[in-house]
Amino acid sequence: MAAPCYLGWDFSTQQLKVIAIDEQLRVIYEDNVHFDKDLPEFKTQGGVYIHSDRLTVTSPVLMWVKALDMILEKMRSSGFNFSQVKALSGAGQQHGSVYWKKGSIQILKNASSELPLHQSLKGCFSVSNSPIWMDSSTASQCRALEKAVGGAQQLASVTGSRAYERFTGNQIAKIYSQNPEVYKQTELVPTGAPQKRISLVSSFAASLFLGTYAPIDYSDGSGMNLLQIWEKAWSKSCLDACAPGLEERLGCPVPSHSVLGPISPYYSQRYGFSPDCKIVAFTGDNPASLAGMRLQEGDIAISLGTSDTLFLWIQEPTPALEGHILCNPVDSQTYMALLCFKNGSLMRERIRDDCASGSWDEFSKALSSTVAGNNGNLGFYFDVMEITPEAVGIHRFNRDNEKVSNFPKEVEIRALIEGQFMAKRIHAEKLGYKVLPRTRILATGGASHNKKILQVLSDVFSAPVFTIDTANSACLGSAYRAIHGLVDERNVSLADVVKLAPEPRLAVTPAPGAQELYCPLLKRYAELEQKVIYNPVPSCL
Ligand SMILES: O=C(CO)[C@@H](O)[C@H](O)CF
Repeated sequence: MAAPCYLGWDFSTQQLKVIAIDEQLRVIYEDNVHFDKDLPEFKTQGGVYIHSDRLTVTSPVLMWVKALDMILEKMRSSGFNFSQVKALSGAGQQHGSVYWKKGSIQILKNASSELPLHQSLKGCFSVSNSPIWMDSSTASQCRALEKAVGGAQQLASVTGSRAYERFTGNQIAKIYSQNPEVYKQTELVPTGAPQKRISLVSSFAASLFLGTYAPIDYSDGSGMNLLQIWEKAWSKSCLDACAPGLEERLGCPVPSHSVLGPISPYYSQRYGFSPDCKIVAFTGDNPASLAGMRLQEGDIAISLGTSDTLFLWIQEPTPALEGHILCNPVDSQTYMALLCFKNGSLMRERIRDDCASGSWDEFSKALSSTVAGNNGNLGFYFDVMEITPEAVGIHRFNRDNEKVSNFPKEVEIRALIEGQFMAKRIHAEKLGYKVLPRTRILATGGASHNKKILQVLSDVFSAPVFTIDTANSACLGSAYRAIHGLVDERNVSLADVVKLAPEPRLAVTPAPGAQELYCPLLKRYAELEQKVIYNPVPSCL
């Protein structure tokens, strides 16, 4: 009898990842499909299409479906025994939205196990290129939403965030205003169950496994500017401000640990999954990472991925005009605070290519060859419109705060990394977070494998940095949540579920004198940031 196991999925920006863990929480399988490399027919860059306006950013939804077909085939060819999977859950990049066309629910339910899923679903999406979190094209919808509900702070107080361009409500409002016929392709069938559904990437992915529309969970739903995070119900005023008939298209939100039902027969017939395999609600990648990193009160988690995100577990949040408060995915009585920095790994890769001949070893050598503090040189690196703060472009300043047009290559590399981490500390402290003597920084994501980068992180925060075994914390957290979903009805907390999991490992500690060195630099960085913030000249001038 094969030992039971649990799967965790992550439908992220650049790739689809999967992890399998056994009952002792040991990782027994990991795999991924990289969109650009493994699905070149979609011609994405970094998994996305950046449109000519430099603000609109989308991803082809069928690429995500085909990636699932591909990874399941890879698992099957490697001899993975699907019948041992007791439950699965997953994560998706936050804020992205998927628009199911009228009649899709039947096609999803009755997909033939003789065909890969992407062939059956190819006509199911009324929007073939889904808007995703990197999009910044909905500024007018954001202003309209804030106006409709009483202002930015009021919206933040209700939904956890002021209006953000990438947030799903504003994206839906844009589709409704620009393509009303696409939006209105819904008609209520006599049963009242709407034919059309708008999913998040997370609930879309859950739907693929469930064989019917999966609900949005409270935690990822907190990233839409539509959910009342205190009552955990849609805000009628927000829904109405975005598009008509939105509530029946979204369905009812559910607690993140909900067991949604058994896996669709498609997977039992095609891959040999047990018909008893349970699907636990999917959530956003960052909430799933919080679960995967087993965050505790007082820790700061930093996910160094396509976007860099900083998040922490918080009991009594105070939503503000910066950052986000989300329902906590592992404890629906508490919350998580999140700061997103859009210019993350793609920015680091671009500087690596320009200044280190595309080599991480050369990049790391440059960090080692330059002094902490970079002799007072500071940089702001935003190839795409940044979220935190709202700024774009590359801005370099020398020790006398004079703008300079370039740095030597190794100085550029250090200025990038120090700048990225100083921004994180400054904005975390603005959210009210205090770096205390017991503060632990838990790092995950691709760059968390690079100790030279982690050393800068530790020095800037003047705190020890820990890492977990795998950089795929969203996958791992999803596998943990699959177990949690099964035992939750017995009131077992996630902490109890994962107590066997390997503890985060100490990776680096701050260099002596780091606090004294970076305090004045952090002050300068905050002041210079005010100079680079995006102040569009009013078009009337
Ligand atoms: O927008 C973000 C969080 O608000 C990003 O971290 C996405 O979740 C990355 F997929």
